[in-house]
Amino acid sequence: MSQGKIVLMACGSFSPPTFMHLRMFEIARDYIHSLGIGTIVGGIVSPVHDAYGKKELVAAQHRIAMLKLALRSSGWIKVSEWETQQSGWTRTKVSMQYHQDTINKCLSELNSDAPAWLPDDVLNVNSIDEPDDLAAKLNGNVEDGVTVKLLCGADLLESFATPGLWAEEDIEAIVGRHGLVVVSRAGSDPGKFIYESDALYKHRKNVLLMTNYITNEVSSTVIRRLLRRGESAKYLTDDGVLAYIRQYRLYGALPCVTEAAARYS
Ligand SMILES: Nc1ncnc2c1ncn2[C@@H]1O[C@H](COP(=O)(O)OP(=O)(O)OP(=O)(O)O)[C@@H](O)[C@H]1O
Ligand SMILES: NC(=O)c1ccc[n+]([C@@H]2O[C@H](COP(=O)(O)O)[C@@H](O)[C@H]2O)c1
Ligand SMILES: [Zn+2]
Repeated sequence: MSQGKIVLMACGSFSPPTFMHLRMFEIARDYIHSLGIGTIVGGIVSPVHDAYGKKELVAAQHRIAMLKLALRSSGWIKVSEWETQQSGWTRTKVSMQYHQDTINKCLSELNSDAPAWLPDDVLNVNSIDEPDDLAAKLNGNVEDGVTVKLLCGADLLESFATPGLWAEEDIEAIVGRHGLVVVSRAGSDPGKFIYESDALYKHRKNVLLMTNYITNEVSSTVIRRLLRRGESAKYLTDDGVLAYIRQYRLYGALPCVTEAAARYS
């Protein structure tokens, strides 16, 4: 994996966000810094458009609001609303390229407006390079700018093999041009998966596999199930997210836990 300035981008439904979605970023940043193979200058969570149509995908406005609540305490991870603002679903490759191009444009044109999703430290990379020098280097050459890498769990990586889901050229661009940072997940064997895929094996230097030693199998599915049954989902996600879910009665949650529990008694 190349040295340089990296922004980690996680795509997905985040319906609702869990602590593990955010832990992925911390695990990846520590791992990359400890190996000395790059500098993480920011993280972006990019929730998918409503048109993705996955089961129990609540409206983007809610998923964005919940992500913002969950990320209140993060100094380096931001939510990008860009995908949700497009006219339909956006391929991940296109979204990664958009975010990378926008970041590098902001860096090379020092007066350009920074989008709200730009993590604060991204612009501080100028303190690493002389601004004029950086602007010259970035002129049409993203290699010298920030690289946006896809941060995902092993199940998302394994979805590359689902027939018709990902175009071959998209996998080639995501892995070849950007790079993947993959967090292990129970029931998956990402090393074997990479070995068995010609496209991934070819670019295996650009795929960083991380073992999550502090295993945490929380998922959005688990939280939705607990809420539907009127059980507690506390300590699996941010309290603000749970309060928001109850306020808007998302996922079949009722404002009060005991009221909802009566349904299953
Ligand atoms: N426990 C986990 N360990 C590792 N990666 C995870 C974990 N939970 C989610 N992810 C990763 O987070 C990203 C967003 O996934 P997604 O929105 O589907 O979350 P999810 O918790 O898997 O939700 P759902 O249960 O609805 O599928 C994906 O890259 C997924 O692999
Ligand atoms: N061809 C593609 O670019 C492609 C295909 C399938 C899923 N995805 C993305 O992967 C993510 C998957 O999210 P879920 O794991 O919640 O289904 C979404 O952000 C979606 O846009 C991209
Ligand atoms: Zn999932």
